[in-house]
Amino acid sequence: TNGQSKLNLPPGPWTLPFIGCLHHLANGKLPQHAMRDLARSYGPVMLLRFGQIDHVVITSREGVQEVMKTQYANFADRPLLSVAKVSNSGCDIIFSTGAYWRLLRRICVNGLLSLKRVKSLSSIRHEEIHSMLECLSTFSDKSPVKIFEMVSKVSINIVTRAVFGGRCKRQEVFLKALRELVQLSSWFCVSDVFPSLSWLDVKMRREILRIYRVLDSTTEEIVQDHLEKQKQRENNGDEDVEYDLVDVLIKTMKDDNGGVSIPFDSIKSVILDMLAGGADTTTTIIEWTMAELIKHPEILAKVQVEIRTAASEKIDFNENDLIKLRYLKLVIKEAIRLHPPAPLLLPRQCKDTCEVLGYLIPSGARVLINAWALGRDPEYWTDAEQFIPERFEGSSVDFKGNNLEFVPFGAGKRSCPGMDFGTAVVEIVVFKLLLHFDWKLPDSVKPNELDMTEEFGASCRMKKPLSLIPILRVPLSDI
Ligand code: HEM
Repeated sequence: TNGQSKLNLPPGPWTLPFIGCLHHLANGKLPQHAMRDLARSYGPVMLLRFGQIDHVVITSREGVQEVMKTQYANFADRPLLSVAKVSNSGCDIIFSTGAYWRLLRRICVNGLLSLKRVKSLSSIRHEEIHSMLECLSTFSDKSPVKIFEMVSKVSINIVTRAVFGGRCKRQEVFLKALRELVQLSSWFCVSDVFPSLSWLDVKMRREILRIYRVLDSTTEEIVQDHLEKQKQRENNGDEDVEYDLVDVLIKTMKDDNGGVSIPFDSIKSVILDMLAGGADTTTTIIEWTMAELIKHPEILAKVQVEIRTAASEKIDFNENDLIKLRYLKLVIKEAIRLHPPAPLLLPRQCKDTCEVLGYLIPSGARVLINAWALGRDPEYWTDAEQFIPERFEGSSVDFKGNNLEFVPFGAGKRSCPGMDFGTAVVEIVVFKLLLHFDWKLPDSVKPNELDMTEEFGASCRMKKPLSLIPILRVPLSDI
């Protein structure tokens, strides 16, 4: 429109021919740190040109409001990154759009991710966590345990059991490939910022294809397996029971869905979405929570008193009673504020040229929300860098998408549909770890020296994996 043509593009750092301002990120800093520092100079709506693509970086509540709420529809799409192009043509939830996306997302919410479904999965969580605790007790007072590695098995098993009823074959190989795929889906893949040079990226594409083949053979087997079992049930005249998400998806595939069809391959992609979106994110939050607690012994002591008192007062303390553990919830909230597992969320894309806070946002620009920086912005938080769970006492500020300075799961209609699923796992795992065990650092490390450096990548875990010695305090059979 005429009004728009008078607007300026958002400010941003100087660019070099060809690479744009990629050099501003090539300084050894993590992208979320470098972008926070740049935003201090250029403001909360900032334009960074990487290669040939405009990236708009948002670092304010008002900016998030525009992108995720007010102008939601114009920013609902995601850029089709190389990973999606090579692997599944965007037929999953994360990368798809429009009526197809809405349908797929609704199926997954109803079939797996809604609060009601999440509650119904409590026995799966209980079993998986129990085997972890048993394993942990064999290490009691002996050797350190890598928290991420140990919890990761639990998170993955919970997701795989809920999504397709079991563990996958060749689990190790499959998970390694999945992690590689997530890593490659960061937005700085060459062909993603230099589309006209995608020949440069042949090697990368070959790599993605190799990884995808590994993943595809496993998911193909899973879906075929389900189809066969359903056929058997039909032949036996058994009722058409839905056991897990894949069963639900297959059933929906056969239905008429108001003209929207779900191709067979999309079921495989949804399996990958659930694992890629749901497993390491959850584990990452748990690892950071434990690290912050170890670093702050007085907070650890306080939360353990709450947990052990509550558990000793009720014989069959279960997930429904977690609601009473107010301080535990504050601790987890505070850990998520400082350590959002996806610091820049997942990228969105601007459909039509529009205005955001007085600036012109060009059609096709990719939009990154620096959730990590928002969670540590002194404008919104007092003692922003400090771990103080009490800050949330008596406050309604939460990460569910209503407080736009605190958006680890995104906000609005395209926010994370797995929030309830993920937080249910985080809460019960942290609860059990702290109830049954005391924790100490290996001899050479002091709590205040714990290395809290973040790892580079799409999912931001601890660079130096947290390693702790468990000491069994409350025997497993006592609960
Ligand atoms: C517990 C930690 C988790 C965090 C921090 C997290 C974070 C996010 C974020 C930031 C987004 C992008 C939101 C946006 O663009 O506004 C997202 C999307 C998504 N997440 Fe999660 N997530 C978590 C757990 C899960 C779980 C447990 C699942 C599934 C089992 C899941 C599945 C998804 C899917 C499918 C999307 C894409 C949604 C869409 O594009 O419509 N996430 N998540």
